[in-house]
Amino acid sequence: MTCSRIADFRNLSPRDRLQKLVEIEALSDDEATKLMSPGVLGLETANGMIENVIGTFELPVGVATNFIVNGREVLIPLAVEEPSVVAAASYMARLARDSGGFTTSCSEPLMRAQIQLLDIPDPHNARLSILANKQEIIDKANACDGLLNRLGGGCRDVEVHVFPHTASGPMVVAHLIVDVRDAMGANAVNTMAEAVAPLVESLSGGRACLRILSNLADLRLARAQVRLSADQLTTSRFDGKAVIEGIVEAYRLAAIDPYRAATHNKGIMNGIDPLIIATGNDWRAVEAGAHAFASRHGHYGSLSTWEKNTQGDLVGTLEIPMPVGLVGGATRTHPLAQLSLKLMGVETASELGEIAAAVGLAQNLAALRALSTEGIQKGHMALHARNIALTAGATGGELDLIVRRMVEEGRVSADRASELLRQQRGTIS
Ligand SMILES: CC(C)(COP(=O)([O-])OP(=O)([O-])OC[C@H]1O[C@@H](n2cnc3c(N)ncnc32)[C@H](O)[C@@H]1OP(=O)([O-])[O-])[C@@H](O)C(=O)NCCC(=O)NCCSC(=O)C[C@@](C)(O)CC(=O)[O-]
Ligand SMILES: NC(=O)C1=CN([C@@H]2O[C@H](COP(=O)(O)OP(=O)(O)OC[C@H]3O[C@@H](n4cnc5c(N)ncnc54)[C@H](OP(=O)(O)O)[C@@H]3O)[C@@H](O)[C@H]2O)C=CC1
Repeated sequence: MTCSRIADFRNLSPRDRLQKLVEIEALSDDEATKLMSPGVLGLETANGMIENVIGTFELPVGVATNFIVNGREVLIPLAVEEPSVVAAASYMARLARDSGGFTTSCSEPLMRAQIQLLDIPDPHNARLSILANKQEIIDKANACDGLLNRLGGGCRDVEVHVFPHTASGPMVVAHLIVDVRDAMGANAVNTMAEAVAPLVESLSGGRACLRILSNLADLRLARAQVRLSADQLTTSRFDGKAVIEGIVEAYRLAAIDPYRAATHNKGIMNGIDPLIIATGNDWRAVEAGAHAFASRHGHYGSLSTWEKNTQGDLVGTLEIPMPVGLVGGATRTHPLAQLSLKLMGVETASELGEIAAAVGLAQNLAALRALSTEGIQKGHMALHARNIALTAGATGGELDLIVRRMVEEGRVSADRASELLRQQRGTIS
């Protein structure tokens, strides 16, 4: 098992980092070469993926180190434009190692498809007529996708939701509950919904309109837990017990205030989206599901929880819809997507979803720790300074110099970077 704690990884050049990954057998030589090549997606593949292609758009891929998930060492590829995300996840994973890392689990990979039915004067009666014929609907849905059935998936159940009073009259919405195995499943369930709609329509006595999956994937949940003692959170500047209090207080605001919850959950998605992107998955679907799930109690709240247990340790949990796949969509077309899976040693979509939940929880912890102690700007802006110096036009040795000066002065801004660059180039005294 490759150890995810790699000494001095942060200080290596990108090439040397790849070399290190080859040395520890996390990647092969060929895979490292592929990662190093710009434009690896290629225009021809890109042109097959979407419409009216004129180019490709690259993002940096970093590796979050130090993760242990369910006792397994994992290196996590993150494709993201925002500085400090990879560092923050790696930092919290490093702290969590001493208490065993992250524990994860998940529900079955069940997705929902909805069939909207209108023009029904007796919606409650229609509901029972649909439910009475559940098996016929399930059989018809399963006739659509033989492969999914052979893989152990397929339509499992039918639910019917009634909205007696809408501006368009009573509405009945039939849900197909489908086990999509290792696919994200949107196309698979949409095909089923369209196939069974005429049957459901006739059973209800109404008219079918929409036939589409729901992105509120509340039956397909990934879960992560972590526990850290006060000692693990103690630094030369901060007492761990106070850090725990601060993190719990910060969480409590996110639990009750949607203005804070939106930012708190954005911090969670800072970890999750980059992994979703690095594996070629549909990040809009994951985002939509996450935020809808955060509103399930009638108000928008925190996706995670942070509590203190009887030993005084900090315990964090995250439960989040995770509609991700290893097949379908771009997961097999993008050459780097398969590489990401290889790096993590992931073999099922559920495993990928669980790792995503662990990174989301780590990222959330990093932000709450920073916010409730020194503030976010110190760590984040120190790393963002590089971006700012690049934008100002610094290159080569200028870059390190200007970053160092801005961080030392505590003045990280575009103006200051330009001023330092002019000074450096001798264009002002
Ligand atoms: C940024 C740190 C980690 C610095 O924190 P630090 O204390 O200066 O770090 P350190 O130099 O002591 O290093 C500690 C560990 O962090 C990692 N690390 C540290 N630096 C690097 C680096 N350059 N490259 C790679 N890894 C790095 C690395 O694992 C390292 O251990 P080591 O391996 O060296 O033994 C810390 O301040 C932090 O976690 N801050 C939070 C950053 C954050 O949350 N960023 C997200 C963007 S802000 C946002 O969008 C969300 C937000 C905040 O609004 C959400 C919310 O409000 O809830
Ligand atoms: N609202 C949304 O979120 C929407 C999203 N989408 C898009 O849909 C795409 C994902 O749909 P998805 O259905 O996953 O993609 P695909 O239809 O491409 O892949 C799923 C199919 O792959 C086959 N398959 C092969 N191996 C497996 C396996 N191990 N587990 C499960 N299925 C397997 C199955 O059968 P078979 O080969 O017989 O098909 C299955 O139906 C994404 O690109 C997403 O962006 C589309 C519409 C709406």
